[in-house]
Amino acid sequence: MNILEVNNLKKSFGDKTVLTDVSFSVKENEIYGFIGGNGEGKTTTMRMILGLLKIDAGDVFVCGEPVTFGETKTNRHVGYLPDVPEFYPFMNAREYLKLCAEITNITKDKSAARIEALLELVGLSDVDTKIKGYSRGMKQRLGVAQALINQPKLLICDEPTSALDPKGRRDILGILKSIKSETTVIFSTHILSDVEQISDRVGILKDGHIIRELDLKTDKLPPSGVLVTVQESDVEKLNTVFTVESREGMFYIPDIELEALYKQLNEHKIYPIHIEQARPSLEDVYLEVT
Ligand SMILES: Nc1ncnc2c1ncn2[C@@H]1O[C@H](COP(=O)(O)OP(=O)(O)OP(=O)(O)O)[C@@H](O)[C@H]1O
Repeated sequence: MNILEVNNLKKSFGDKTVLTDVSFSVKENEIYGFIGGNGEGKTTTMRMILGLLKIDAGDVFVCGEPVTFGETKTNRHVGYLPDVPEFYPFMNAREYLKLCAEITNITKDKSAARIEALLELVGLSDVDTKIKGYSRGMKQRLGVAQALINQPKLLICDEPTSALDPKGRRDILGILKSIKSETTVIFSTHILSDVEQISDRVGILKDGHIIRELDLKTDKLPPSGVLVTVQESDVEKLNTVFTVESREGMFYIPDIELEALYKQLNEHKIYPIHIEQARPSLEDVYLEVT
């Protein structure tokens, strides 16, 4: 089942066209990485999914229900972590989540257990200090807890890791991955290694539309060239016969099929120790298509 469907979205601000034709869908329990450079329209798209921004043309469905601008009915299925989450700095995490639970109309008997489970999930159970003293990473983790308070079917995160150090990024990615069995996640970013770590699928937004979608679980990125290790005495010969570059402690030979490689190695009496098919990184694909 598709938890999110975005069909042919168009959006302009005055005479500036941002989205020309954005379409994609996200299946239940998927993590979808929404990639795009600065100003490509990731936040704009997310705000339209939330019904916070008027759609010029196209439509959005969340859990099969149409999203209407100005109506927040479909947001009962959605949790949202904005790029810069704002909190009441004089509260502690527990107090803040209690307030969020009240606003979301979660009954008191249910909210206490939910809040404790969320604090545990984001590693803030033992923190009683006020939010004003929190690090960026702690605020972002509290932001995830806040977004999950209503047990959403869909969690939308706008650049959740961009402002964080490596540990903070790892924490957030770990949390998003751990909730996958209960919540479908879409997160925008331009940090491609983050996307690669946790996403099932990715969509690359460029020039107002999704220029490429990749299924990172099933369609492994297409092979491109091979990685070879040879005896020290064969290195010079390898360099003469092929155009090679060093990569990951091996020799990378681009644009060659395994069969052709074996044939040429044999012809030149080069004895490989190890051969493997090289695959481009998501960054390679991104740079190629953009
Ligand atoms: N309310 C608005 N009025 C006018 N222009 C806007 C408005 N909101 C966004 N834009 C413009 O739309 C374009 C896309 O902005 P958006 O914030 O959606 O991009 P983004 O992909 O999220 O970028 P970033 O990675 O920098 O956050 C930008 O050029 C931005 O200036």
